[in-house]
Amino acid sequence: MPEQQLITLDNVSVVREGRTVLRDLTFSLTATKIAVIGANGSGKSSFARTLNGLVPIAAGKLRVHGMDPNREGKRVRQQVGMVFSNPATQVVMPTVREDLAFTLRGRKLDRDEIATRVDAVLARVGMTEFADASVYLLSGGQQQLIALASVLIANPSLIIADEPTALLDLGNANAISRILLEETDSQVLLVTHDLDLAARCEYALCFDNGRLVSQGEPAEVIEQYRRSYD
Ligand SMILES: Nc1ncnc2c1ncn2[C@@H]1O[C@H](COP(=O)(O)OP(=O)(O)OP(=O)(O)O)[C@@H](O)[C@H]1O
Repeated sequence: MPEQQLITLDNVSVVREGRTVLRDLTFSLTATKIAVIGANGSGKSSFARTLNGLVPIAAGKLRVHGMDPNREGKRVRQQVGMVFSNPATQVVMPTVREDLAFTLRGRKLDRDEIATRVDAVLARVGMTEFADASVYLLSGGQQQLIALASVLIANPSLIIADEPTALLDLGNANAISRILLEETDSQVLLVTHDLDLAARCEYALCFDNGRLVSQGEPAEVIEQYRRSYD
């Protein structure tokens, strides 16, 4: 397995505000499209944020595509893109074009190359006509598409999407899930309560109270999760 799509955890625990929110996680992920499901407060978002170094691990060993998120936060954030359900937190610059170009800062690309990549990613998410619009005047769904575009433009090896379709209408939700699950070569880790969406992944993880309680074929993991509520 190439290191590029390998995530390994060895006895990983995560503590937030003095509380252990993830405990003794030991597993490896190699699938390209991974769903993370489980009850509210079970640790899904904490897990997602741990993978890109936003939340540090308290114990154990974590490697994401060969990197240690605790120590190499900057490098990890260049390789690992995050999409959250609230896109407003991700918008930095006034116009769509500027916001997307900002993502490529520090990559030693000339202006033409940046403009070409911005145009290409806008076409990919169906937002070409909004290139010069103010990001703040877009609808929530349109902002979400731009947030996804700002991740895609950086060509990350891993995309972590935490409820990326939660606020979206059916058309935009379908567009975002199609891009994430069918149209990108990046490894994708999708945190979701949408079990139909989870079923479309190759692999699933289910958390309960900070522990991994099942992993494997999404259909089986989802069935076990449903049964836990019977
Ligand atoms: N910023 C934070 N600081 C401290 N504790 C936090 C923080 N965010 C979450 N927690 C705690 O971590 C635990 C796991 O929360 P987390 O958000 O990871 O769960 P989740 O499975 O993503 O939940 P949900 O489905 O409700 O989004 C919860 O007990 C929560 O109170």
